Amino acid sequence: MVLDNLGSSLRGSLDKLRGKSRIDEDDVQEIVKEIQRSLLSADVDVSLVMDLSDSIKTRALEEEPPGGTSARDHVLKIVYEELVSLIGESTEIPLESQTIMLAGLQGSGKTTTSAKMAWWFSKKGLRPAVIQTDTFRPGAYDQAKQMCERAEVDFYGDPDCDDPVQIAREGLEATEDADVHIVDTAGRHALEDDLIAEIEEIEGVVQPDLNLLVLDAAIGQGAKEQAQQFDESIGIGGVVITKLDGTAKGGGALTAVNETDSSIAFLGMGETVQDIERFEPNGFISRLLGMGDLKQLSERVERAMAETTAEDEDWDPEEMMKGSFTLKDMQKQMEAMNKMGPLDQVLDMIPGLGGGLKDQLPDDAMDVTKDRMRSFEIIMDSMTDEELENPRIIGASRVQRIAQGSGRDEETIQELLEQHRMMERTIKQFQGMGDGDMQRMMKKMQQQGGDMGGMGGMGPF
Ligand SMILES: Nc1nc2c(ncn2[C@@H]2O[C@H](COP(=O)(O)OP(=O)(O)OP(=O)(O)O)[C@@H](O)[C@H]2O)c(=O)[nH]1
Repeated sequence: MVLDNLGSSLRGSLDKLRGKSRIDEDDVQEIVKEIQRSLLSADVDVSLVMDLSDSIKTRALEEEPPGGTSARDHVLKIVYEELVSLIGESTEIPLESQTIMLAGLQGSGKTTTSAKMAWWFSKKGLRPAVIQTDTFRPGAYDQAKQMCERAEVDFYGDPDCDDPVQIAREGLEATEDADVHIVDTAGRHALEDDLIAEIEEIEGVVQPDLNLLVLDAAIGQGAKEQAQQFDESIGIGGVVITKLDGTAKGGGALTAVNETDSSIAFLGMGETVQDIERFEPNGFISRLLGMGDLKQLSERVERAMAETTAEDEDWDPEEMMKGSFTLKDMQKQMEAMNKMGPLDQVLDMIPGLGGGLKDQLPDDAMDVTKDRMRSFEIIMDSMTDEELENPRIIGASRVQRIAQGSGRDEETIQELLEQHRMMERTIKQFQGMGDGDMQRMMKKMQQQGGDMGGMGGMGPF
């Protein structure tokens, strides 16, 4: 991901400032060099990098650290603020009726993004519809239709029509009950005149409130020209960066934002409809710097819990905090965890883990954890309701039966029961906690935030 190495390389330079009350020019020079190296290797435009490093240099040398702030925290705060201002505010997406058109080159992720955005709007309580006008790529219609079915949102397309303008017109009529119309357009290998002419014609019919340029995070400096041309023809109001779950650097997308004088609206983090995040500059930079993103994390937890409780009306997480913690509760918690998305993405959001501790985990740690969770799920599926509600009754003969039913060895079943007992003890401790204890615990978590020091005056950090 863009700036991916920035957190760890910066930490090294910042650690040298430990114990210092003043920062000299050499210190600042070293930090700025690290930032330049990271940004340039992430394909961020050179002039942008220079502007950013100049501001950091000037501010770090001229601004006095507020009382009680160490030199290290002061510089970190400046770096954080300047990065946030480079990336800019998130594109405004009002939660009301509107029409959004997606543009971009072939394979950038437009079709996927249209279904993901529709899913996102539906979770906000609106009724979205996707209109698929891509008549160029043969598979686009089926792909969009399937994804929209999965997202449970309205869809319009016409595989027998080869006129995108007609599809757009008919699509708007056919989906007039929807609040939000998301119009997907065709892509080409490169920006050709016929693509520009086509998209301008569709735009004339659709008259979108917002045009979003969809960019693959892997795009490098090519983003600049593309962004300019789309901006000149239809006007770009925001950018969606896709495939940020891969190894791509994404720096080109920052260049595009700067070039079109627009901002980032959404991030694509995977291939399924739920792998979309609204862009939040503060959280994004915090995560990149290894400071975690508590806001995104709590949103995901809330959503996953809400979905899990909606699926099983008999299960109430509130009860779990008040009464006994059963295996059924543990099973539901694991289901909710799975809904939060890939484990490594979730870990990135936890202060103290992203970029810091997580890097020190063995490479296979994540796979081992995933396999173990999967095994536990299979074992719990082989248990009776009575056993799930009252694990105490699981003796040797039941363990043997469950092992046979799940195809797992008895040792793994014992491990699961031990894990459950540990969680039960922890929950018991929570139950005795007052608000004050909770706040102390949160504070402790924040102090551990990414080994980045006290982070005084930086919002949640
Ligand atoms: N890993 C990952 N893959 C993605 C993401 N977004 C899209 N993809 C994949 O990228 C490929 C291209 O995505 P599409 O949505 O078909 O791209 P498009 O821009 O509509 O392509 P055209 O219709 O040919 O212009 C597909 O295989 C998607 O599954 C993402 O955020 N992460």
